[in-house]
Amino acid sequence: MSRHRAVRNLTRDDFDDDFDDDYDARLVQAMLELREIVGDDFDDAELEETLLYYDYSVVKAVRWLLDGVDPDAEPAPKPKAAAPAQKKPAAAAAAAAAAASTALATASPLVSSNLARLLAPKPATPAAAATVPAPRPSLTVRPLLAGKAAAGPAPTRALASTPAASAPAAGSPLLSAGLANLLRKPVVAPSTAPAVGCATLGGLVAPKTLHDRLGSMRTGSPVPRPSNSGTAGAGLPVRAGTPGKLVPRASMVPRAPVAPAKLVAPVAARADLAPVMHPAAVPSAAVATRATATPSPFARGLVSAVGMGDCLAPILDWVSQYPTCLYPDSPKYAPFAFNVPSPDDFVLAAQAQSKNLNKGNAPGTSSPAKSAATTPKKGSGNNSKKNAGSSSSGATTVQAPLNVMQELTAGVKDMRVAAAANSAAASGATTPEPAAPAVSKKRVDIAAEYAQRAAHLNLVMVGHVDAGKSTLTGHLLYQAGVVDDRQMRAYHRDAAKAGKGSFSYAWVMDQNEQERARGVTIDVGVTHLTTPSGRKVTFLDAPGHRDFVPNMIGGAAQADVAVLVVDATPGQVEMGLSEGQTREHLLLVKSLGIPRIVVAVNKMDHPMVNWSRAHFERVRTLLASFMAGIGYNVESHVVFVPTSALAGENLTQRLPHGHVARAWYADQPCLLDVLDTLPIPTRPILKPLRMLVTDSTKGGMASGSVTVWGRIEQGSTQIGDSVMLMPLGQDATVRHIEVKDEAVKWAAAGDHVMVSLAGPDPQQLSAGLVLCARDAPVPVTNRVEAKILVFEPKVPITMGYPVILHQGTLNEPAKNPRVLTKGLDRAR
Ligand SMILES: Nc1nc2c(ncn2[C@@H]2O[C@H](COP(=O)(O)OP(=O)(O)OP(=O)(O)O)[C@@H](O)[C@H]2O)c(=O)[nH]1
Repeated sequence: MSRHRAVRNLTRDDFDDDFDDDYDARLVQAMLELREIVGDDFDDAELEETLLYYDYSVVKAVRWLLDGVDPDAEPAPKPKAAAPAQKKPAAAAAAAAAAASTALATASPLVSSNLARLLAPKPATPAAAATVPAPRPSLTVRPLLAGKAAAGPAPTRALASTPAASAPAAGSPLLSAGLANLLRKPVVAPSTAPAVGCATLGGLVAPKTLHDRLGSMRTGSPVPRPSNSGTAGAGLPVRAGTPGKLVPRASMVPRAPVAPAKLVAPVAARADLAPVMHPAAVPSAAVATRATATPSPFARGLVSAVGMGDCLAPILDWVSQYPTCLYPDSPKYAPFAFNVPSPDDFVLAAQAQSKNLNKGNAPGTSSPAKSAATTPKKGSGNNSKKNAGSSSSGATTVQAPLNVMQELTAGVKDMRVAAAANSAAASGATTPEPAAPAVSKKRVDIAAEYAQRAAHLNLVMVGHVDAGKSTLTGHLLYQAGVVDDRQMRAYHRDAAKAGKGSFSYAWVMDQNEQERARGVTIDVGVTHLTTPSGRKVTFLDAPGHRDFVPNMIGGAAQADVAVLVVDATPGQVEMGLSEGQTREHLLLVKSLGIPRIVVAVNKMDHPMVNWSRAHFERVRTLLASFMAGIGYNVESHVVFVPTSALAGENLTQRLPHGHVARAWYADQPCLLDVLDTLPIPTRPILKPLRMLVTDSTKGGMASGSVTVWGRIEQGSTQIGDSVMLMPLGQDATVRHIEVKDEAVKWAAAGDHVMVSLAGPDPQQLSAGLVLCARDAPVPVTNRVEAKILVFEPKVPITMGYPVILHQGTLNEPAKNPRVLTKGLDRAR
């Protein structure tokens, strides 16, 4: 069996086993040892791949890399049989290995005492020499970003043969970015890194996720994205994932290489997020002043009066030390009323007259990305590398005493950032909804147009791994006509060929090869459909595996409603609530402020369930109890729907006459009926623009521009707007906007958008930035005081404990955390 097959034939069980806690520690240790031995002649990806293939055996990896001998295929040593002509290279390699092992044994404290002995080269044999294979660039696991046609060649063909697959081997392989980072830093053993929920992650701890192992860090990919025009877009991010960046389309532009520092040392590289931007515009005396801001929507969700006292969710709020955002004090940032032509208008008009440039670039003209309109987009959340090791599997306790939670949350809702004179910059967060501004003739009256627009709902699919989220979403899209018969036949055919026939509907959402090969969602997939009543629904298919919780958070952070998919087969919901991601996802969506949940009680077709009402009621009772305990009003804000994602029952059509479940579920709503009647949240479209950037790339629809993806949290934007990227403080002008793959003139709160900007430095773009109105930029800070709830503490949180702060689409390692008060024990 070739190595290639060995990679591709990993089964689901194999995959899950890979996620044991020792994985990274063993791999990192082996990488260190191997690097010492082989020097710099091999890149990290090759070392990692070789180690994985040889089950972390440094000895075997050395044999393969230095001797060119596959130790597994190597016959017993027969020194005599070696022919002179073949001995030479093998002997040279053996000598090199021996020298290396000797040097290593004496020089490296990392190498075990037995290693030098183990590394003693085996005698060269003709057979060994003959097995020296050619260089194996094609064996490098393809990065998740490399797009592939959704209905394109099956993974079995593409992995080794496509240019995208081989590209990482030639350049700086994403595969090993996390490991490269680790090898350059002191390593904290994963065993010392507790899983502490969504807000406290081991920032300096060895990466744990498959995402990292597979090098799927999106930001900073050195691999240009292939165009997918004409095909469905694989590997296209939302945010995805995320958490959850919503995946931009790969078809847009080639992805710009990002400064190596971002790949190697994400913590250091984020120095660009220092709190004060535009030094020239910032009077130094004012830096010490404080801005005023009420909690963001995210924080309000965490500390809302309703339910927070009952909620197990993490509690997060900003309270102090906001260096003021000073822009409103500067004449440079005086708000422009747009009652006269703006400087941009003059420039555009002049360009149009002199060069007639506007002709081809008018909004609404075809974009190279249009072809992917019906294809889900993938995204990994924010910069998944930084999220490594962040999972937090649930504890066995389901409920917490309410009085303890109330105590924990007491006073949080009253917290405010300290008042200060210079608080205009915070107006976006503190001022009431302003009246709609006067609209100049040339500008779109967004408030008026928004009122005419179809309702739009963002859904995130959450739940324990394998509950059927992707299958349900994929089958729903197929039945709704978003995926056509031809595409679906291709999915069935390719999935069957790969031995993954039961995942064919999941393949509609799980577009990249790693996801398909392993039957696990990694990045957040995004797609859209229009319901029978005409409302637009965006689906964010989040991963269920505990290693990808950060991506799930990214997706959930952008959703209005969560669809919780649970497996109705006996024991599954109990497991998901005790130690699985059903529990964790519910806690997270509650803490993210998602007010409504639709529960799809799935796999009702399973022989052990057979559409039995008793099973459905058992699941409903268990979940209702848990959700009530964390603060959901189950009666008014939770709906339960029995489904079979695999059979496609009760998804878009109600159960037909003669169905076995009609005895107890006759003429009741199917899933699409429920989605079609959910209340649409009110969007703050008149507030200053706040768009959370989930992904970015150099290039765009206008020359010299950059492109950013994300969701508009509040406010609106239109072509020609003057905006600012915070906390960089970089000015930009909106050149092009797309919503759901369509070029539009404007976009507003709730929209997942792609925006081309003129002005910003592409090298400084990253997930986590906030695109703001230039005249009302978001305030920034470098200090946060928060209350946190630790789901499953394994070691005490002390001074210096490495944490990652998830704020919107930002995942930022935090330095020097200080524990001010303790209440965690009591909270348990
Ligand atoms: N019998 C039955 N099997 C189902 C149903 N829905 C999903 N499955 C199977 O469950 C397995 C996992 O399905 P997925 O859709 O990948 O599950 P998921 O929740 O998206 O998994 P992750 O995204 O990795 O968390 C596949 O083998 C599906 O065929 C269902 O309604 N009935």
